[in-house]
Amino acid sequence: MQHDASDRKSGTGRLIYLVGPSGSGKDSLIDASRERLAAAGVEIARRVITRSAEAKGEAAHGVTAEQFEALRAQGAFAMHWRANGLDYGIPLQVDQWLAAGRSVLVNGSRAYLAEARRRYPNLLAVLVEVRHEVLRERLLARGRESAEEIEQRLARNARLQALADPSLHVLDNSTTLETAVTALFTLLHDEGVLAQV
Ligand SMILES: Nc1ncnc2c1ncn2[C@@H]1O[C@H](COP(=O)(O)OP(=O)(O)OP(=O)(O)O)[C@@H](O)[C@H]1O
Ligand SMILES: O=P(O)(O)OC[C@H]1O[C@H](OP(=O)(O)O)[C@H](O)[C@@H]1O
Repeated sequence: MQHDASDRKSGTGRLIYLVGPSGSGKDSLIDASRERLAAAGVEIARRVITRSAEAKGEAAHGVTAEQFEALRAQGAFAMHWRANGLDYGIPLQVDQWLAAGRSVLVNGSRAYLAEARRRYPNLLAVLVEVRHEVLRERLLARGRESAEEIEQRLARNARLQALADPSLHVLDNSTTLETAVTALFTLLHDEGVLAQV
């Protein structure tokens, strides 16, 4: 790992690996927490996704399948996975932030959690949960996917729920976003991620 000469901090930052069903509100929670996270020195990884940049609902970097494969082959990703018919990559910059002692929040995949933990044994795994009936309503209201794609996402959720990892810290987002934001910051504080602020 290359260290920038200007890095003043030593030690490793904490990877905050945020997961949850599609539509549970991960992007909304990240957006609503963005300023406070920045003020606390927590970086947010920008995902690379083989989804059109015009797609509603996320500040991700949209690339073609060919561009994604070229980036992967160059070693541009710290982590990558495939889900819901799409490829997702987390830029290598995450490792530089962690090495510089900065904590980093990543919008992750539940199916990739075991591999992420293998690479980052100290990660803080956070699960955003929403009551089942609320989840379907929110996916439909968001309107990013077709009805068929939404049913596939709900079916994937039912399958992955059965594999729930006991080490996940659960945040409920069935009520207001403010409630979930408060729960996230309470958790980050309790885990010592925000200890210096
Ligand atoms: N607490 C909330 N109350 C009402 N609506 C919410 C709440 N949280 C999120 N939403 C809405 O639910 C929809 C899904 O949220 P969002 O896109 O953030 O989910 P996500 O977990 O990032 O999904 P994906 O993994 O598919 O990108 C959005 O339309 C969002 O505005
Ligand atoms: O179902 P699991 O494995 O948790 O996650 C699969 C992927 O799908 C969702 O992304 P989006 O809905 O395409 O934005 C998640 O953010 C994750 O990256």
